[in-house]
Amino acid sequence: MLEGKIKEVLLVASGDLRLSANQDCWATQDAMEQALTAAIEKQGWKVRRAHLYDAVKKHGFIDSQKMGMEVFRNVDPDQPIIVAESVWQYSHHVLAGLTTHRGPILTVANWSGMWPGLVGMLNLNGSLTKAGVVYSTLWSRNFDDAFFVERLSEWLSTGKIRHDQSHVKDFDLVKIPVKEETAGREFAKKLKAKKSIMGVFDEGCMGMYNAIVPDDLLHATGIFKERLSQSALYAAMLKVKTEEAEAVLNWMLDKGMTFNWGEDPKSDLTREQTLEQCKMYIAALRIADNFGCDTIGIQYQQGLKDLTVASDLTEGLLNNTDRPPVVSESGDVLYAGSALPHFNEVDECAGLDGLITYLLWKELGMQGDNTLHDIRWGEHFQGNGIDDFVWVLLISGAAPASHFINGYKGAASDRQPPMFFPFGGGTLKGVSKPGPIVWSRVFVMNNKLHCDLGVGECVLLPEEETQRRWKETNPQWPIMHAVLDGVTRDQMMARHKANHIQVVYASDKAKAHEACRIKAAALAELGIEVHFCGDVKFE
Ligand SMILES: C[C@H](O)[C@@H](O)[C@@H](O)C(=O)CO
Repeated sequence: MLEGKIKEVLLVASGDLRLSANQDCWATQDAMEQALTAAIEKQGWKVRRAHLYDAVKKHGFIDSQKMGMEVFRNVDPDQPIIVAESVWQYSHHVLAGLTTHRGPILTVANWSGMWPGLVGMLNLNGSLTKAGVVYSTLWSRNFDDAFFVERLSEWLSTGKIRHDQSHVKDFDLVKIPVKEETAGREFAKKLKAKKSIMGVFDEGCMGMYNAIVPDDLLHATGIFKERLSQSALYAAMLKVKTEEAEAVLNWMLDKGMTFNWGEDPKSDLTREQTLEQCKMYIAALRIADNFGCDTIGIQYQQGLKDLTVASDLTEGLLNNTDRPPVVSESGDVLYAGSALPHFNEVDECAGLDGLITYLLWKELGMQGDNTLHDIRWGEHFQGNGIDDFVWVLLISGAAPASHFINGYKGAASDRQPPMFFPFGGGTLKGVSKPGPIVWSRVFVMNNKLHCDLGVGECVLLPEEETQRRWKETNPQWPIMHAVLDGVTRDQMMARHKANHIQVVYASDKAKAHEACRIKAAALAELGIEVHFCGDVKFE
């Protein structure tokens, strides 16, 4: 691709904003970069890091937007560049530089569950897609497999990589039963006419540019943002009485949920931290009710993590139809008999999807408790009647207890890792129950809303395999063992435009296909460009 120029690729690594996370994850990143560099050198190219290891900070990541801009000011904008990721990273650290980079861009992640590097790369891919930046993407376990080596060579010689995307079919080109199309469109027309409010507690989490839906695109779906503040949430928590928090905690204990409490608040979850989370749950519902919100999202990290406990327990409870009752200051039960769909990490694409899914499932006679997960990692699994690629869908704190084997009885709250959350707070974790699912992802591309939709199966893995997968990732976080029907690992990685994926259960497989088709029609009616992915039956 660079006839007549030196065969040299620049390498940058975007990191977290949190020093503790960057330091803890540096060794893995360093090892990944060495393996990647060896693979590139084998093809006759040199690799040069565009920024160096910082001996004072003890890591070699770009750890702010400011630093990212400085790094990009000093690179040749026409040189090929690789963003190498093996950790969770903040996309805005490198987004500015990449938007004006003219040379070929390649994002690469290591196929490992250890740190959320694949998640970080998928977030960057979604952000670049939304920003209209052309890029290619690749992943590998050891950077020596044929899939990786061939595509790396394609990128080095042509500046792009073409992946197999034959699993994607546009909804516009497909015919579904008229009755279902009408059902979906009628549901959407009613929703759009009624209008809904999306409460956003501090927009934009951890540089996730892809997760912010431009207001005009959202308005076209009938949903309008109410911009709220995490400071107001904290202030409202201070007004909640301890007896009220105790009642929420006792409700969970009566349901049989486990709290893994310890003594040292620096490293253990304590009862006090859980009570603070219960106060946050009550405060969130009260604020949502005051503003008439139909769904809310708490940013949950920057700002909040420096002040109080993590919001995970709150989030998981909100997403569950069966949850502890909360009354307003005047004594009315809030959102009685219903979840208040919550979008983790204020991912507004997930918020839009989560609200529509919850309401549509209700209309279809199914329970619509849903959540996003990170696409964290995965491996082929053989045994227990399974011979498939099984994804590790894992989110950094909470999923609704109705998703877990044994519901609240199967749910536990573990302390969030101190490197991410210094003030602690517990998660709401469990192993998702086996059953048919519908998965989806709303994303922004070419300044339009799009949605990928598919069906799949949450499978039951042997206990030791679940434990192994948890050990390889984050055992504190809720896990779903998912098979995505008709979508290979590599098709998914090449296509998916976000770190998150939305999942909801269906009562049986036929109903999953039907609901997926109806949801597609509903989204299309809202002006969203829908794409079926994998084996979705059209009738
Ligand atoms: C705690 C971590 O920073 C997580 O927030 C991160 O891994 C994600 O879940 C990103 O979606």
